[in-house]
Amino acid sequence: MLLRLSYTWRVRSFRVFSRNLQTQAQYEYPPRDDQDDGSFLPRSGLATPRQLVRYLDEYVVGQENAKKVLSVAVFNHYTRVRANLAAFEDENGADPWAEASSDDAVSSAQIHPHPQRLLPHQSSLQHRQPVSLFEKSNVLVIGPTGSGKTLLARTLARVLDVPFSVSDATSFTQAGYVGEDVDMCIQRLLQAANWDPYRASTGIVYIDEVDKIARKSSTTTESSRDVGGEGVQQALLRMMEGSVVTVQGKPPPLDPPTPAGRGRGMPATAQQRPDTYHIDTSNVLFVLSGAFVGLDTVVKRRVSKGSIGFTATIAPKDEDEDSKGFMPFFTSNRRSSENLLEMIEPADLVKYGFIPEFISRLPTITTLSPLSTQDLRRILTDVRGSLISQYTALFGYSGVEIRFTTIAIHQICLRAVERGGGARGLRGIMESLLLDAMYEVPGSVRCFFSLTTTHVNGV
Ligand SMILES: Nc1ncnc2c1ncn2[C@@H]1O[C@H](COP(=O)(O)OP(=O)(O)OP(=O)(O)O)[C@@H](O)[C@H]1O
Repeated sequence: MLLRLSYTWRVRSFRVFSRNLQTQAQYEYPPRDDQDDGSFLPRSGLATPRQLVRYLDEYVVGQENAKKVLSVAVFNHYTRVRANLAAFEDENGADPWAEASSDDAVSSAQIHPHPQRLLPHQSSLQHRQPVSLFEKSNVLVIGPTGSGKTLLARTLARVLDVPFSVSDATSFTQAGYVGEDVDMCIQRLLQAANWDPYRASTGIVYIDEVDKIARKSSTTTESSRDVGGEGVQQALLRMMEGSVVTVQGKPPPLDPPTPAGRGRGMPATAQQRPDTYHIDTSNVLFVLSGAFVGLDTVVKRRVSKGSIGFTATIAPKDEDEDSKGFMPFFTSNRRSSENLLEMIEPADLVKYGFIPEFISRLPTITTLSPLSTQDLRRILTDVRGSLISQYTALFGYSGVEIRFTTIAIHQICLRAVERGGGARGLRGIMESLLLDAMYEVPGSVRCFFSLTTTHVNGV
C-alpha cells in the first residue's frame, strides 16, 4: 500500500512536458572540452593536484578524499615520468622538450608535453634498461560498485590527454591457461593510443574487479593451481613494476573496417602495423580497483585484536567485545564499514588473499564511500554530462523539451538507493521511466506526453 502511494506520488510529481522546439536542449551535452578554454589547466607544465581536483569536481560527485589521493598520485607519477624521460634523453643527447614546444602542440599537451615523442625508438626498447629516477607508485582504489572508481581514473586520463584502458581482472588467467593473459591490458592501452607505442607507454591502465583475484585458499597445492587468483597476481607483478611487454599488433577483433573504408574501422596505417610491439611499462600508471566485499571485516578483526601503536589494546581483558582494544571514540560498533576501510593496512589485504609482493606495488590506497541520495541527485542533475542533460538532449533531437520536477528527481534517487548499485542504478530507472516516452516521441505529432502509473510500476 505504501509502495503504491509512493508510486502515485511519483507519477503526480513526475511530469513530462513536450512541445515542438526549434532550439537544442538547454543542457550541455556532450560536455565541453575544458582544455580549450584552459580554465583549469596551466599554460605550461603539469596541472597541480589542486587543479586536477577542481577538474574532477566538474564530473565526479563527492569522493573528496579519493579525488585528492588520485590527483596527488597522478601528479607525482607524471612528474616522475617527465624526470625519467628527461634523464633518458640526457643520456641519449636529445632535447626532451623540443617537440613539446612546437606550434601544433595542443593545450592538453601542456600538462603532459607529448610524452610519446620523447620516448626512445621501439627497436631500442628490447635492449635498454628503463631509466628510473623515482620509484613507481601505482594506485589501489577500493569502493562499492557504481561509486565512481572508473569515472575518476577515466576523467584524470582525459584531462591529462593520456591513453586509458579498462580491463577486468576476472577475465585474466596465468599464462598458458584458458583465459586472457594479463598482457591484454597493455594491448588495450596500445589500441586506446591508436597503436602509437610511444603514447601507450605513458598511459593509464585501469584494472577493475581486482578483489576477485584474491587467493582462493591458503592451502593451494601444485595440483590445484590458483590460475585465476594468485597466478594472475604473480603475472601482474613485473608489469606493474615496469618491464617491456610484447603485445600483438593484431587489429581489434570486433572492429573490422567498413566496406567503404570509413567509420570505426582500422586506421589507414593498419597494413603497415608491425606484428609485435614492445611496450615499456615503467611509465605506465596502474590503477587497480574493486569493491573488496568483506575487507571491512578483516580490518575490524585486526583492529579489535589491537595492534602495535595507535590501535593497541588499552582496555582491560574482561571487557566486552565492542569496547575491547580501542579508545572510546574508536569502538567498533560506532564505526561504519567505510570508516573501517579508511584504516586499511597492507596486512589486511594480505589477509584478504593478496601476496605481499603484489600489495607492495600498490603503495597508494584510497577508498570511496557509498553514494548518498543527495549525491545521486547531484549526479542526475549537476555534473557535466549528467543523465538529465543527456535525456534532455536526446529528446531535444526529436524537437521535444522534457522537464523533471524536483520531487520526481528525489523519488528516482530514493529508488536508486533502494536498488543498490550506486549511480549505475539511475540509468536503469530512467530508462524504464522514459521507455514509453522514448517510444512515442520520435516522429510523433503529440505536443504533450505524461507518464502513467503503468510506466512507473515497471521500475
Ligand atoms: N561519484 C560519481 N559522480 C558522478 N557520477 C558517478 C559517480 N559515481 C558513479 N557515477 C556514474 O555511474 C557510472 C558508473 O560509475 P563507475 O563506472 O565509475 O563505477 P565504479 O565505481 O567503477 O563501479 P564498478 O566497480 O561496478 O565498475 C558512471 O558512468 C557515472 O555516470
